[in-house]
Amino acid sequence: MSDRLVSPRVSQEEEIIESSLRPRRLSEYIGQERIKENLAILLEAARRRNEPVDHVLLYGPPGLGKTTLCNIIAAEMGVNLKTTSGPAIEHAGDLASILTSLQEGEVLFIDEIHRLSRAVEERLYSAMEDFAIDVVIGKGPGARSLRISLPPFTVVGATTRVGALSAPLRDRFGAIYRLEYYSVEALKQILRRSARILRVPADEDGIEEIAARARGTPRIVNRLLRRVRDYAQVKADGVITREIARAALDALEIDHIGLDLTDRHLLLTIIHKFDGGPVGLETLAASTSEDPETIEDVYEPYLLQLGFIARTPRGRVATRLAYEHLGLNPPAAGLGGRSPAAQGPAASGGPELWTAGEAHERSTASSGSEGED
Ligand SMILES: Nc1ncnc2c1ncn2[C@@H]1O[C@H](COP(=O)(O)OP(=O)(O)OP(=O)(O)O)[C@@H](O)[C@H]1O
Repeated sequence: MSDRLVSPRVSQEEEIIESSLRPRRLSEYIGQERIKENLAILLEAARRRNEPVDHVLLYGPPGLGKTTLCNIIAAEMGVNLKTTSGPAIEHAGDLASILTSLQEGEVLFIDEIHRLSRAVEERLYSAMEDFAIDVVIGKGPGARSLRISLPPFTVVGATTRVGALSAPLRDRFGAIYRLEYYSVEALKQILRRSARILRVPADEDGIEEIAARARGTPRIVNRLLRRVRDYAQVKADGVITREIARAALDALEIDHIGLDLTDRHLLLTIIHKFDGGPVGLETLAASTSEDPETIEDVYEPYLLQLGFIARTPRGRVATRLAYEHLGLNPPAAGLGGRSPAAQGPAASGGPELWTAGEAHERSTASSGSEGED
């Protein structure tokens, strides 16, 4: 059950709720201050030049607001938005039909842009650069290529894995923004707004309790709000207080910093089965019956952010903070020679260690295959 709270999958029903909670304008978008500042300038400059906005790439873990920002870009420019995704554009022909249907200035949102095939990717970046696309007409020896000009448009790409994009595609984006996890304060603001829209009575302490356990993610904060609302309605008078929020989230086995059963299972597996690590992604996935992509895209970024795991060339290691959070004793210095907690980054002979920030950079800058496993 708690899996679903963290899951990047969004059901149709949830999509409807999400869309009712989506801020429509930049001024309503909470948090991500640096992106908002830069984006406001980008939009204003395009408006003054009377041109479409430059292509924008948004990257970061799921649920942080990439789709929302893309909607805002189109709304602020007063243009239509067309939405597609990497896996949906199978052939170059699919891309050609999407691009030739765009009107001047329109925004094309490509979610999971890292999942485009190479052939489609190549067509896309030349279209982004030249606003033209070559289509092949006919087959066999009689086939000929025809260049079709396109009206200027804007591509907004979203990805959880910026490192999986080819350099030429990445280079076609004039603006590249990395979305960060939200602070508890920002999540509280999002919660107040969502509670108001959904007409859920909640006091400040209740809001704070939920925000603290939402792993820095607006999608999760909104999911928790709905689960806690159910609990408050069934077990109490419907009002979300700290006590109710605590009881509801404890029942969902989400701890006070937002870790769920899967996070704890991953950490305990590294610690108990692999002596604290390093352990490769594939091995960890097999040992926990999780999908490697889910570990890498959904669970790991937050654990890295907390500094509970580190990525090394030889795999993932659990840090002292992880042991402490789980109420375990970190191994004594030198013991086993594997725990970063025991050794620290400067220790000789142990795995090369990166700070959580560096590890995150590397995780986002790599395609995910580090030669482990
Ligand atoms: N800055 C924000 N302020 C208020 N609500 C937000 C903000 N960012 C996201 N949300 C809410 O969180 C939910 C998820 O956001 P969104 O769909 O934009 O995430 P995403 O990054 O595109 O996720 P994914 O990549 O998994 O599709 C939306 O319902 C939206 O209402």
